[in-house]
Amino acid sequence: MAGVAGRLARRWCSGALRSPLQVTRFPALQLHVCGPAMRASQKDFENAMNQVKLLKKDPGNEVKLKLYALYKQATEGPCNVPRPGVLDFINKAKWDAWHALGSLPKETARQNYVDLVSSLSASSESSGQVTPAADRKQPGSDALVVTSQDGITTITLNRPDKKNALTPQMYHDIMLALEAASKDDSAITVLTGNGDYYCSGNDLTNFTDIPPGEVEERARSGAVLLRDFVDCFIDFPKPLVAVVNGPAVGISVTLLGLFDVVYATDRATFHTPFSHLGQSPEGCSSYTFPKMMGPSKATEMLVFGKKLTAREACTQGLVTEVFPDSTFQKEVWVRLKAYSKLPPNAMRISKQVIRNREKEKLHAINAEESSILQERWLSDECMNAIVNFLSKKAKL
Ligand SMILES: CCCCCC/C=C/C(=O)SCCNC(=O)CCNC(=O)[C@H](O)C(C)(C)COP(=O)(O)OP(=O)(O)OC[C@H]1O[C@@H](n2cnc3c(N)ncnc32)[C@H](O)[C@@H]1OP(=O)(O)O
Repeated sequence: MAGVAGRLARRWCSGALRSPLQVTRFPALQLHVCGPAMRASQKDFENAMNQVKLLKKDPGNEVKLKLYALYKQATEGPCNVPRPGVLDFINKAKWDAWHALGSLPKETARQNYVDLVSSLSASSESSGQVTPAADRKQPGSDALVVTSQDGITTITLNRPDKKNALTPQMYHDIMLALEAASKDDSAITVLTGNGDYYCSGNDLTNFTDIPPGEVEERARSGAVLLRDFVDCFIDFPKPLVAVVNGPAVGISVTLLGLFDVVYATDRATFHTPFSHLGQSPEGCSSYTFPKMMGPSKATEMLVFGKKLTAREACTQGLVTEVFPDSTFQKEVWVRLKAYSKLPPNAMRISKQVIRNREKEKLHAINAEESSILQERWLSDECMNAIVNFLSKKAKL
């Protein structure tokens, strides 16, 4: 993992990243939700702001006003703007809530904000309620949200309106999030999705807007990105758990072979339509899938694009356990919280004993798959499939 930052820097120098902003805009990493006795840092505060976006329950107007007031006090200090007019009900209520905080110091407001979000997150998680994605995603929020609580760092794909399709920015951000998680004090790392999908795979619009003459270079830099991305999963040192909250497509399925545990809702499906897209397997699936399910079942999935139900995927060894959708979140998080209390070093070492002897082989397979895919991206079969997807999208 130590090389991720270096690899990112190299790619930036080589122009594969569009701008330095893509790295610096990276959202919250290492959210430490502080207990009441601790002093919240600016980072804790920013992370709490991110966590508010993932609350599963609407906290109600009173709490929202409190959050607003604490936010304003923490960022701007005491309220000294004129009170809105009597008919401006909403802004007047907000002003009242802020003004009521009087001369509360900025640091205390920041701490109170973090504590309030922490208590909301705990009660929202234990309720097990799942709110529709549209209610949870807020305008302007980032496509990846990272939180850390109860010894678990959770990386959430947060682009529910696009079924959590992965953009280049998200590949980079996931790499950075994994690198941070590998060093933080959490015991377990989780990847999950917000909304009704786990992930619809590579964002197919990544293939658009390529200026003439740059197609080959884009395929080359795409293959470098893919290779680096998958390498991070191969090298990840702690128990890595996929909480598959809905259907999974493409690279989000193939990567599951590199996770240590995969929990899925019974609503999830697993689909790798590579041939349909004129593409070929990645994420080391050309090795992990036949090893897991035998070459014939792997061929049905990876070559013929057979879509598996969660139960079928469990029978094939791709999924560890399937849960009823109605209790999925609750059951999985209770279980993960219990596991996260186990001695972290023992878990880390045991994972490495299980995984390390295959690492070199997996890196070689990843390199080979990435370079084959680089060629595939330039093929007519692939171009036609992308045009097909985009024309359906454009209702052509
Ligand atoms: C560094 C590069 C690494 C590349 C690695 C190689 C990776 C390969 C793969 O991952 S291959 C798999 C690619 N994914 C797909 O082929 C899935 C394409 N999407 C779909 O088939 C469908 O959208 C669906 C089955 C996922 C969901 O169908 P439905 O429930 O009917 O919803 P919509 O189609 O209306 O989707 C809503 C909205 O999301 C957009 N969207 C969904 N998936 C993708 C995607 N993969 N790429 C781009 N956009 C996607 C969809 O277009 C809709 O957008 P709109 O509302 O029309 O703007």
